Amino acid sequence: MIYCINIVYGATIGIEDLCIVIANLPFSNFGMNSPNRTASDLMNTEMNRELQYSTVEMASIVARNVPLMNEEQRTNYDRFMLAVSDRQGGFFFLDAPGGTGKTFVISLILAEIRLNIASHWPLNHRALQQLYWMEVEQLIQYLSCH
Ligand SMILES: Nc1ncnc2c1ncn2[C@@H]1O[C@H](COP(=O)(O)OP(=O)(O)OP(=O)(O)O)[C@@H](O)[C@H]1O
Repeated sequence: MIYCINIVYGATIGIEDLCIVIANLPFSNFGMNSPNRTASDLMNTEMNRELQYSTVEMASIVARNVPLMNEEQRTNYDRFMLAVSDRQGGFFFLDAPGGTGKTFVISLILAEIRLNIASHWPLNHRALQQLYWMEVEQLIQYLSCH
């Protein structure tokens, strides 16, 4: 019987993890009972999800594409990276005509930040916030362009 309960518990956690990946929210936000686990366990799931990228790939994206940036892209990229490295924070809105390289620059910034985070493992909370911040920025850009 204990064996069965463990299977159900494990399956529920697995399904809730999928739910978090898809909707970024636990079961409780959809009127279902969340499996009994602590907030820090949930946070670990989030962290693991954010770490599902290859640092080798990130390094090669940065090495290959940073030298390709034009002057304007480079200026914005440097300004953004300075705000991150100096921990100034702030809001950045990248607004330019279609096809001028907004996604190109944002993807590079994200790759660079992910690389920095990987080099500072174990992951600290601040680094994770920066990563979420980037995801929000990408979302804003996506919403403003589609
Ligand atoms: N400096 C660059 N060097 C080489 N390729 C670039 C550069 N900037 C942009 N590109 C390429 O130009 C194309 C268009 O760029 P991108 O998709 O980033 O533009 P965008 O502004 O996000 O476009 P949209 O607003 O339509 O989504 C992409 O193939 C991208 O890889």
